[in-house]
Order: sequence, then structure tokens, then C-alpha cells
Amino acid sequence: MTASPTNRSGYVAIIGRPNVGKSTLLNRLIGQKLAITSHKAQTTRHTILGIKTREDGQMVFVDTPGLHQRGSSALNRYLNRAARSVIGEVDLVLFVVEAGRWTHEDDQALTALAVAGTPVIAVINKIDRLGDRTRLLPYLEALGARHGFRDLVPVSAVRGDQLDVLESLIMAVLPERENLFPSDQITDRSERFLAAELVREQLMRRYGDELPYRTAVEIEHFEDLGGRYRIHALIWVERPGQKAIIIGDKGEALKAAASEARQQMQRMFDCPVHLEVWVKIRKNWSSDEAALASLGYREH
Ligand SMILES: Nc1nc2c(ncn2[C@@H]2O[C@H](COP(=O)(O)OP(=O)(O)OP(=O)(O)O)[C@@H](O)[C@H]2O)c(=O)[nH]1
Repeated sequence: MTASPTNRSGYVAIIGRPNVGKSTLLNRLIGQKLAITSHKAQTTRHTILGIKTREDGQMVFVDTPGLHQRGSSALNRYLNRAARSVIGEVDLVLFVVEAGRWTHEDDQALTALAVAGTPVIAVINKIDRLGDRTRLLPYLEALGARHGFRDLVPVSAVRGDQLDVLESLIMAVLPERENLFPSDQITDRSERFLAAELVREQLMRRYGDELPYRTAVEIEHFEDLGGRYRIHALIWVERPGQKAIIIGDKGEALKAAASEARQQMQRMFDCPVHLEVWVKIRKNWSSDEAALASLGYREH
């Protein structure tokens, strides 16, 4: 009698300071866009599960907001809590850093990880940016000396380099057990949630350095009209001046953002989308715990 092949499955947290490429890595590993990305730090506000099923098992990735110390508003406190709470609850942590760079924030994130005692694989991302490849070896040596990592894997999330190697190393660490989710499920989030995230992505990408952090997106209406979706989104801001900036001269700025978000939704949902976006004012939403909860920023 031949033994049946081993099935492995487990939760894998993706942890690292803001902007190292965690969301890009998740999207690439899943093979579909789930998490929004931008060049601004702290784009990720919510924890998203991304599920990848293979013949030999299942990896359930947990994309967390970056671990960071800055800021003391309720939103920042929420982001920190969300990242810290998952570390002790997963089977493996991917600690993502940027090739050639080590900052105080990387150090803080690693210190927080080490306390939990969960196995950690170091993922050295953005190797495509490293002009001189000979710099990689001393970087890996220095990183390896900082923690007892299971493995150190240089990758490029943008190009997809070395991700097959990373996947094999992840699978080897996961416990032997049945799959945690049905094999055709790729996320725990609703299409409604993903739609809000796509509008927020445009805000992050298009507007100044501060403004996007003072906004929130709510999907007021989401309707499946049989093969096409009708979606109404609200962008919450704190002041009239912010509203004027988002709408722009003759409404041009908002029109462009909504048009791009709509195209992204069509790609994600694979059907025509009719999208309407309004901007409304709600004072101090980002420092008000009750307002945060009503906009979906609560732990789950
Ligand atoms: N050159 C290069 N850029 C990358 C790579 N991976 C991610 N980036 C870029 O780095 C920036 C940040 O990527 P994200 O995936 O949003 O980073 P994050 O760690 O999720 O950021 P937070 O949401 O702030 O925690 C984006 O502009 C990405 O395009 C990579 O492998 N190579």
C-alpha cells in the first residue's frame, strides 16, 4: 500500500515596516490583486487573508498593516494592534525587508516578532533595485546574525523572481493537516470590501502626502444587476478644504480617480461596473474610535 501524499496547510503572516512591499508580495503569491498598493507608507489599513491552494496543501496569507511606532491617533493605534495580535496566532511569519536597507523600524518589527517565538522566514524584497549584486551577500550575513531565521530568501515581488523557491520553503514549515479553506476560495473579504479598497487605492496614489490619511471610504450601495455591478462609494473627509481638493477643478480630479477605480473593479470582478463616488464631510473621523468602528476599522 502506498502512503497518501502529505497535505500541509497553515496561516502565514506577512510582516514588515511600511512600504517594503508586503501587499505586492501577497498579490503576486496569490496570482491576483487582493491588497491595494501605493508608494506611500501605511497604505494597508486592514488585515486581509489571501488563500493559495496547491496540490500539496494550502497557504493562508495574512497581510497586516505595517508594524510601526509613529503617530498616536486612534487609526495608528488600530494599525499597531492589528499587526501585533496576528504574530502569535500564525504558523509562520514572513519578515519582509528591502534589499540593502536596514532601518530602525525594521529593527523594531523584528524585535516584536522575536518575542512571539513563531518560526520566521526572512524575505529580502526588491532585489531588482540592487544595482550591485555583490552587496547582497554581506547584507544576508548581517541579517542572518540578527535572528534565528528558518531561511533567508532574496526575491523581487514586482518581477516574481524567486517566489517559487519561497513557496516551497513556506510549505515545508507548515503543519501537516487538511486544508483550512475550500480550494476555490482566495480571500475572506467580500467584493464590497475589495471595492472600497480600490477607491482608497486611488486616493493614496493621486492626492498629496497627507490628505489620503485623513480620508475613509464606505460602500453605501453594492448591487449585482445580473452580470454587472452598480456601486455607490462615499469618501469621508474631515474638512471642506479636503473635499474641494478631492473633487478638483470642475470635478476633474474625482472623475479621473473614479474612472480608474471602476476599471480596476471591472478587472477584479470580471464584469461591467457602474460606479458613483461622492465626497462627504465628517469631522475628526480618524481620531474618533466610534467613527472608526462604523467605517469598518475594528478588529476581527
Ligand atoms: N522595485 C521594486 N519595487 C517594489 C517591489 N515590491 C514592491 N515594490 C514597490 O514598493 C512600494 C510599496 O509596496 P507595497 O506592496 O504597497 O508595500 P507594503 O509593505 O504593503 O506597504 P504598507 O501598506 O505601507 O505596509 C510600491 O510602490 C511597490 O510597487 C519589488 O520587488 N521591486
